[in-house]
Amino acid sequence: MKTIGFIGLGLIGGSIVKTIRKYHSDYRILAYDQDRETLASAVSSNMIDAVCEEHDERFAGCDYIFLCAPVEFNVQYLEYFKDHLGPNTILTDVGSVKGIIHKEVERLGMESCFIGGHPMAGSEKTGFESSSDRLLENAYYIITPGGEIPLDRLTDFTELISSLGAIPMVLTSEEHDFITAGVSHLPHIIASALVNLVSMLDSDQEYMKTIAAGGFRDITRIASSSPIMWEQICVENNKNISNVLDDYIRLLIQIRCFVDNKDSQSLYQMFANSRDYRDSIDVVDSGLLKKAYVLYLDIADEAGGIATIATILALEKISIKNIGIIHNREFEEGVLKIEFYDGSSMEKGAALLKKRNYIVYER
Ligand SMILES: NC(=O)C1=CN([C@@H]2O[C@H](COP(=O)(O)OP(=O)(O)OC[C@H]3O[C@@H](n4cnc5c(N)ncnc54)[C@H](O)[C@@H]3O)[C@@H](O)[C@H]2O)C=CC1
Ligand SMILES: O=C(O)C(=O)Cc1ccc(O)cc1
Repeated sequence: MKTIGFIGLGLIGGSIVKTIRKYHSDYRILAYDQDRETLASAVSSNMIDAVCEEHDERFAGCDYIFLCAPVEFNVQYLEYFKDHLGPNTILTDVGSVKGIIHKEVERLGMESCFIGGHPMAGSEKTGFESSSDRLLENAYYIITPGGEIPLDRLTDFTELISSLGAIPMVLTSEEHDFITAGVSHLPHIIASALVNLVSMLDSDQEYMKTIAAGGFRDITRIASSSPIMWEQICVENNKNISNVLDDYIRLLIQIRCFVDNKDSQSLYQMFANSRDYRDSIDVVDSGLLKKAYVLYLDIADEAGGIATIATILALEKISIKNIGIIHNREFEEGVLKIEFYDGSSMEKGAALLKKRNYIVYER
């Protein structure tokens, strides 16, 4: 039996708590969040065993403490925990930037009790109510150990992460911050800039907003993410982000030249290269861009249609992750999009629906 403490019970803290409850129902979970309603909802759903204060002696009795607030607030907690950890407590965090917290860990001489962490899973949603015991499933969980962490403590922590269904990957904090600047931080900036550009260019009638098609929606979903979280990430990883933005801006200028010059060959090559690389990412089941198990179905857009399909699948115990009508007419007919949790559920679902004469598209 272990005791695990949490500071911050939002999307990520809440998801880790729920996953621990699922796989280690005997573990004791203590938590503090600055939002009292969040704590109340974690207690009422029986996800935590005790509510702590911000500075609470009970944290010293924990085997692990997870810092799950926005990055700069996590860093601020180190000062308190420096003198309030038990001899065997390991402090860890889930922040999207690792350099800054490791620098503070070194300054405070906490390298023997700190292991940095970052689950490469999440979404644009925030808060405990959006958290899920499936978020970590098959996601890479980057681990950045402090320089003086004993090997057996690192092994124990890695095993805890694996036991939650995630895939541990050990990196240095420098490697982490360089990599995530490119594959996570820059994409969020691009999404935000694109949405703001369209908002700026759109007319009073908002035609652009109204007809924005699947492509725009796909690449801008993450523009709905938490502003405070992303403001802090950009500030704390500013050098890596600035470098990758430079590369990106150079690329955009080059693309503008291709367009100005009607350089068909270069434009074709650009789209062909990106298609090939993007397609190669999706075949990796547990990459950062998790494979989505999605079917599309022609149905009349009318009352009862969705319920019938949900019932057909439920009777065969096939769980649906997400279901909804696509209204943007990217498809010809009324199209229902159904997302499943895994490949085998998707295949079973497709077979079942085809047997019932539904027209099923697998893309
Ligand atoms: N959102 C995502 O997809 C991912 C986020 N992360 C990292 O996880 C951390 C948390 O992010 P989310 O869970 O997404 O955010 P969230 O906004 O869903 O949750 C943050 C929680 O921390 C609480 N909080 C804020 N300041 C606090 C403070 N000073 N003391 C105690 N509690 C405080 C809030 O009340 C909230 O419940 C961040 O460091 C972020 O970089 C890591 C991976 C993915
Ligand atoms: O929603 C998405 O696709 C994300 O990219 C989620 C995400 C946000 C922040 C991270 O540090 C890691 C993952």
